[in-house]
Amino acid sequence: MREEDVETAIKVVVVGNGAVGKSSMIQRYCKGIFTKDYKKTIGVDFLERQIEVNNEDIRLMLWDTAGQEEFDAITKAYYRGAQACVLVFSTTDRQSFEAIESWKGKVEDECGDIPTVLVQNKIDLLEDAKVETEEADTLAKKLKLRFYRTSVKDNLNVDDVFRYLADKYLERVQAMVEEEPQTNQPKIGMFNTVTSNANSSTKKKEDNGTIQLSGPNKRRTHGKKNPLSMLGKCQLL
Ligand SMILES: Nc1nc2c(ncn2[C@@H]2O[C@H](COP(=O)(O)OP(=O)(O)OP(=O)(O)O)[C@@H](O)[C@H]2O)c(=O)[nH]1
Repeated sequence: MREEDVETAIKVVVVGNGAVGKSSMIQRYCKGIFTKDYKKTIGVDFLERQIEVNNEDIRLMLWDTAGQEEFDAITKAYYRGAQACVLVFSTTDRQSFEAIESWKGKVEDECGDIPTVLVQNKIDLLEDAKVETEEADTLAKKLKLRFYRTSVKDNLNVDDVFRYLADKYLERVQAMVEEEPQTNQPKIGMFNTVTSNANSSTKKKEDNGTIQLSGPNKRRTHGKKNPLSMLGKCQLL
C-alpha cells in the first residue's frame, strides 16, 4: 500500500459534565438526529463523520465520554491519542460551567496542548440560563479558547465546532511540516491511520453503535493524494 493511499483520521474527544449534551451533539453531527431522552453514557461511545477540508477527505472520529465522575477512570484512558477536544457545558447547569477548567486539565494531562474549543450548549434555553453571557466570554478568553454557543436541539452552530477543530488541526500539522521538513517528527499528540497501534484509538464501530478494539485503522483512498502522507512516521505521544 502506498503512503498516499491512506486516509487521515482525527480523533476528537468530547468532554464535560453529565447531561450537558455531549452524546446529543455527536449524534446530531454524525446522524442528523436529536432525541429528548437522556440516556447517560456508560464509559465511552464512538461515532464518525467524514468531511472535506482543502479538497481532502478527513475522517472525524468523535469519542463520546461519560460525564459522570464514576466513569472517570475509564474515560481518561480513552483521551490518549486524541488530536482535538470539545469542552462542553450547559446553559442551564452552573456546575457544568464551573467544571470546565478541571475537564481541560484532565484532557491536557493525557494529550498535552491539542486544538480545543469551548462550547456552551442548550442556548435554546437561555431563559433558564445559570451562566451569564459575559462570564462565559471571560472564561473563553482566560483559557484562550475559541468559543461557540450551540443548540443541539435546534441544530445551531454544531457543524462549526467540528469544522473549526479539523481546520485547526490541519493548520498545526502544516505548520509543523514547514518547521521541520526533514525530520517528519510531529510534536503534538497525533497519529495517522498508517502507524497507529492497537492501543491507540483504533476502534471499529459495530452496527449497534458500540465500539470494539481492533488492529491498525487503515483505509485505502483509491489513490487520492493525502496531504498528510508525509506524516507517516507520526506516533502517539
Ligand atoms: N433543550 C435542549 N436540550 C438538549 C440539548 N442538547 C441536549 N439536550 C438534552 O439534554 C439531555 C442530556 O443530553 P446527553 O446528550 O445525553 O448528555 P451527555 O452530556 O451526553 O450526558 P452523559 O452521557 O451523562 O455524559 C437529553 O435529554 C438531551 O435531549 C439542547 O441543545 N437543547
